[in-house]
Amino acid sequence: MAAFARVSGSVGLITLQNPPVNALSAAVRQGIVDSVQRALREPEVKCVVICGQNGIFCGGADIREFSGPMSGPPLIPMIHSIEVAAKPVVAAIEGSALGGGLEIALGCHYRIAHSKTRLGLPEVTLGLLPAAGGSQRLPRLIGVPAALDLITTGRHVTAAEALQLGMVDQVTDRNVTDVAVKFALSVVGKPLDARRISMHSCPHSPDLDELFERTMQHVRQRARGAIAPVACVQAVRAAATLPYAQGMEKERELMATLFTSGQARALQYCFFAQRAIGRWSMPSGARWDTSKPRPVHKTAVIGLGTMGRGIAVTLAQAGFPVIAVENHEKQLMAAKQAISGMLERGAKRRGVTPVLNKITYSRDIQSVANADLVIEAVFEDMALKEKVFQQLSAICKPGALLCTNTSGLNIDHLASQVRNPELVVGMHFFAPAHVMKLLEVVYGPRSSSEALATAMAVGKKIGKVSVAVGNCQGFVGNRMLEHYVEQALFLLEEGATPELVDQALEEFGFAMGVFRMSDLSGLDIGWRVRKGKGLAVPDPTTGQTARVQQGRRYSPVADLICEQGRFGQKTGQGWYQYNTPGSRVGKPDPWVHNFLKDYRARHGLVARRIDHQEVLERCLYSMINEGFRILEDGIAAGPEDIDVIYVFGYSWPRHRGGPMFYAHMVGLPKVLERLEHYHQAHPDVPSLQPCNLLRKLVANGSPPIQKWKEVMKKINSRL
Ligand SMILES: CCCCCCCCCCCCCC(=O)CC(=O)SCCNC(=O)CCNC(=O)[C@H](O)C(C)(C)COP(=O)(O)OP(=O)(O)OC[C@H]1O[C@@H](n2cnc3c(N)ncnc32)[C@H](O)[C@@H]1OP(=O)(O)O
Ligand SMILES: NC(=O)C1=CN([C@@H]2O[C@H](COP(=O)(O)OP(=O)(O)OC[C@H]3O[C@@H](n4cnc5c(N)ncnc54)[C@H](O)[C@@H]3O)[C@@H](O)[C@H]2O)C=CC1
Repeated sequence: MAAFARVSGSVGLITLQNPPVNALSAAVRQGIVDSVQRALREPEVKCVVICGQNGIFCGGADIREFSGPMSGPPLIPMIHSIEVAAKPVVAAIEGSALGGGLEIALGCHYRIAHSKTRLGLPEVTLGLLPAAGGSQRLPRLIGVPAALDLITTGRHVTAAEALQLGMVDQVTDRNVTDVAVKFALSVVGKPLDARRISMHSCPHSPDLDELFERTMQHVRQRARGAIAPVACVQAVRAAATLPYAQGMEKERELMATLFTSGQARALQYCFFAQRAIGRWSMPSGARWDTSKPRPVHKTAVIGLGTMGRGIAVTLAQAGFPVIAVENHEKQLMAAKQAISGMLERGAKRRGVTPVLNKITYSRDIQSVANADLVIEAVFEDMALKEKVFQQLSAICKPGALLCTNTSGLNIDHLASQVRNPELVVGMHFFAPAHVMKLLEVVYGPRSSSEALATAMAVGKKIGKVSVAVGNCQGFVGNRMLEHYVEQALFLLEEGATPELVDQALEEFGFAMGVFRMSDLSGLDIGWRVRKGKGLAVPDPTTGQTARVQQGRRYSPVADLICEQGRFGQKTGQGWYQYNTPGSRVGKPDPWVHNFLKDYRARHGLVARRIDHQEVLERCLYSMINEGFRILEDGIAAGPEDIDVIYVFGYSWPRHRGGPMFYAHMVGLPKVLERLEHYHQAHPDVPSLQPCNLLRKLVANGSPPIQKWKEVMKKINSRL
């Protein structure tokens, strides 16, 4: 709702009240409409101030309302009635003014912001555009180039930047409502036409056509198939080229297409999924709201290679003192230099001072004795990690959390090496660790809820999107990825080329297809892992790596490529060829095509035509099938956890919501039918065999994704 009060004699104060972010629910909109009418009606009221309760102006439209029938007064006429009011209306903005919240402020005649406020039109991140006049008013207020930037990216600006852009009239450190009330009284009686943004035309900008063309090209490239950024450019173009009323008509038309789109549903699902993962639970019943994290003041990182360096930087940037241990002298020197560089570049980007003194370097593991949390990032070698954990157990103070960044080793086994196994968890960062947002926090059967709560709290503090997952081979992300990669290799055997597979995946929305991505990460990493698993070894009788390993189909194609020393970009050759080692631009490689031809001939395989649809179905549905197995095994608590992992750790296109949401959009019966079809064609590929949970969900009428957990509970309780 919105409350109305008369303050300072003649100021009508309208306060938005809808915790936690004063979202514009139907009740709030009704409250504003009623309050504005009252303010205009009452002769004692000479001016109006609109503010929000509890330190936040307004987080925008109530996103939860978008999935049902809309009721209550619409925003556009409500904002119009504010703008045409004959009494001055001042927005007193603090906390956040986002989306519809900022659009209300743009309808006011004046805007005063607290210095800590953030403002923005983030609708594009929800698959929408600012359709309550925002796309038409903002360019008129701050000019087309700046408005295009804000509307197509959805980025939030600080009050200082907003002032510089002309979005607000004044910034204050004092109580913003008090300042706005005083200000409102000072402008009573002054003419208002010049303050009504819809009556302006856009400020002149040279070369507008060129700007729109360039921006359109840029958003198309960046958006990878997302429709909202394109619609945002079109809406701003309408603001720049049409009178306000026609621009509003265009805004409405574009919004009508976006509002009901699958992409908007996917992006809004992601918004809530990202928040839902914070409400973790463990199979023991322990939960986020009943488990208390331990205090963490000092941290330590062991092993300053690729990952350890990024982890140390992330911890230091979040304000934690870090003891960084590396036992190899040369590596230590290199790490010091690399870490300083990362900290300096990061600080420059953010306009702050680099926190070089937060990190203390050492070659001696004994120096971590006082740390509250230690993250081990030494080589992926169980014997070495066992030793490190035994040392940590002896050295660290009681209660210290011992974490491993292993990407695949058994966390329970590592826990068995220490005195307090309940204090061991995995903190699985993604490379580069100071850039990638995802953190899988892995608990084992012996991890305490306190340990998980602590790692999750630290994850949050260092700005990571942290997802709690159970312990299994590959955890969630890599366990699913294995099936995606496996199908891609099988497709090569059956007639595809790396470029065909990559093109299908890139058109779907991945920034890079599976083969381009492998070339970037280095093919040798996977090769080492496969060898470690006893795969990728030649059959002693034929000398060739067998196409059936451990009782199932296996493709040795990637191993054979590695045997040629082709490790991807770093060697200048992999699935693609590069002009020089380290170059990033890969071209199709005739050598790879000939190699695949020979390989097929050697194994009596006949190449067939493979289309994009098959690539997507085989690669994505096999991975989704594994996602259902992960849910079935209780490794992830819900589909949101899996989807957040994929969006933040594996560049799954956000406008497709994540693999499990995608399955829900495609329809579970279709996913099941296609998996059955492919499994019939490839009975030696177990990952194509539909898993029980998928079958059961379909048998239960394929409920929407929001209901899967309920159905899973029902199914489990019947067992
Ligand atoms: C048939 C065709 C018809 C076509 C025409 C249709 C016409 C429809 C016209 C509609 C025009 C509407 C235009 C419009 O107004 C568009 C919008 O405003 S869209 C919303 C834009 N706003 C945002 O994107 C802001 C989202 N929120 C945030 O960024 C952050 O929450 C915020 C910075 C505000 C605060 O951050 P923080 O303190 O970290 O809190 P949390 O993020 O954890 O949030 C706390 C809690 O609140 C929930 N929440 C936040 N914002 C909203 C919201 N806008 N609506 C609903 N709920 C919101 C959030 O989910 C958390 O709750 P959980 O339970 O934990 O999920
Ligand atoms: N590289 C990647 O993309 C990812 C790696 N991981 C995991 O992170 C861990 C580290 O991987 P990378 O950083 O890639 O390895 P790396 O080989 O780049 O670095 C390991 C570092 O540990 C040091 N080290 C070895 N034994 C030590 C000891 N006893 N004390 C102190 N330092 C010691 C080495 O000298 C080396 O500098 C591995 O478990 C890996 O599986 C996890 C996610 C992604």
